[in-house]
Amino acid sequence: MTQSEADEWLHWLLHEVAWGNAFYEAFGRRFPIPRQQAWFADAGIRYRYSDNLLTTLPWPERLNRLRQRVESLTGQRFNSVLATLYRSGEDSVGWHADDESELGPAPVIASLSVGATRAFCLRPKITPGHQHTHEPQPEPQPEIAVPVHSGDLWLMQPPCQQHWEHAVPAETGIHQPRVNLTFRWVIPPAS
Ligand SMILES: O=C(O)CCC(=O)C(=O)O
Ligand SMILES: [Fe+2]
Repeated sequence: MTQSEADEWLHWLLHEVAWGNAFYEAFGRRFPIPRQQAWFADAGIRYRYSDNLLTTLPWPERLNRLRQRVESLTGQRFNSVLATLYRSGEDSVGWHADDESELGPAPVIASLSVGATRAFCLRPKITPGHQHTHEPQPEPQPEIAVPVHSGDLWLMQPPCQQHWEHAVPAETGIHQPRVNLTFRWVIPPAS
C-alpha cells in the first residue's frame, strides 16, 4: 500500500482497536507479554492460544475490506487476523512458529506492517517439531533479519512454520509504534 494509506491505517489501528494485554506464566507467576494484541475472526472460529488470552472481536467493516484486498492480492482465503501492537522498540516477540494444529499442517499466513521499521528475523528450527525440548541443543544457526517497512505485505508460505521460527527482537532507539496484522486461516470446528 502507499505511504499515506499506511499512515492512515496506523492511525486507525492505534485509535480504534481495543488493544488487550496478554500474559504468560513462568515460575508460577503471570507476566504481561511485551506487546499488545487484538484478535478478529469470523463467527465460530476459535484459536486455542489466542482464545485463552484474548477475546474474539468481530470484523470492523474497514478491516474486512482490507482482508478482501489481501485475499485478492495473495490468492488465499483468511478467516481471522491477529493484530499486534509494538508500542516502541521495547516491545517485541520472541522466537516462535505459528504452527498450532488449528492452522493445519501447512499454514499460509499473510503479514502486513504499518508504522516503525522493525527487523523481522528468521532462523531454522533446531529440531523440526521438537523446538520446545529442554534437552541440550546444537548451536543455533545464523539468523536472517529482514527490515520490514510501513506498508509492506509478505507471505509466510509452507514450509515456513514447519521448519523455521521467527521473531521481532527489541530494538533500542525506536520510539515509534508499529502494528503488524497476520491474516490466518483457522480450520473451522467440525459442525
Ligand atoms: O510482528 C511481526 O512481524 C510478527 C508477528 C508474529 O509473529 C505473529 O503475529 O505471529
Ligand atoms: Fe508469528
